[in-house]
Amino acid sequence: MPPMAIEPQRLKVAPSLLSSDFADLAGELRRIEAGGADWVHLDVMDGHFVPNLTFGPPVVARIRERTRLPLDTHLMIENPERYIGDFVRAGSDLITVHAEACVHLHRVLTQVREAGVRVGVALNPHTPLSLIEHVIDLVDLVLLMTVNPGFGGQRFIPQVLPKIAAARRLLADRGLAGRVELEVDGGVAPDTAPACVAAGATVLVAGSAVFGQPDAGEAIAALRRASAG
Ligand SMILES: O=C(CO)[C@H](O)[C@H](O)COP(=O)(O)O
Ligand SMILES: [Fe+2]
Repeated sequence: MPPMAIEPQRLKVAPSLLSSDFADLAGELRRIEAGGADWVHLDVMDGHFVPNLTFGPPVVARIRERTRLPLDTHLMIENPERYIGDFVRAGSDLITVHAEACVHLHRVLTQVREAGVRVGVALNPHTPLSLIEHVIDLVDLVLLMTVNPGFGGQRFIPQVLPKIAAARRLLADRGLAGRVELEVDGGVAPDTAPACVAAGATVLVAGSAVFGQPDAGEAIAALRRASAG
């Protein structure tokens, strides 16, 4: 498979499988693929970094067999360096680690890149952007959480909007705007997406706003329509 394209000029929608029917992942993947999803967002939780458990590399490997969409893997786990190789072998195209979960963040980001996949860094809603100021040139994607991570279907936290705008300015100041995606994750729906995009987001993760709707294609289109205005 060719390396995942990073195109911050084009708005992308990444449905999160967290809100899908886990007993019918193949069907859910067909639903979002036919519906025009750009990436598939995979939420990996360990019950330590976040108070919930989801799935690991064996499930990612089965998902890889069922879709050609890029796999955007969001690791909400402590000590992610232990599992990078497993997620790369499972077929992840992009691996995002939380800055809060890495004592040696520079080392982990470098490890992901050297493993041959795209690399992202995530921040919880309260974490200042300054935490990643000195590593931002190492990444392909910055993920700003717009809910406290751990669960789907939570309410969007609007206090993150100025941080999205600040991240956009930081990327521009560093000359990175053309090659680093700015992803928002949590509570993203047609009523909240426009403010995220206006602030500078280029990737919208949406779980319940896509899988909670009968027509996933229409739900994805609604996110794009709302954000285009
Ligand atoms: O990382 C996540 C939670 O920790 C999920 O990606 C996110 O919550 C998506 O679900 P929803 O769109 O329903 O909020
Ligand atoms: Fe996520």
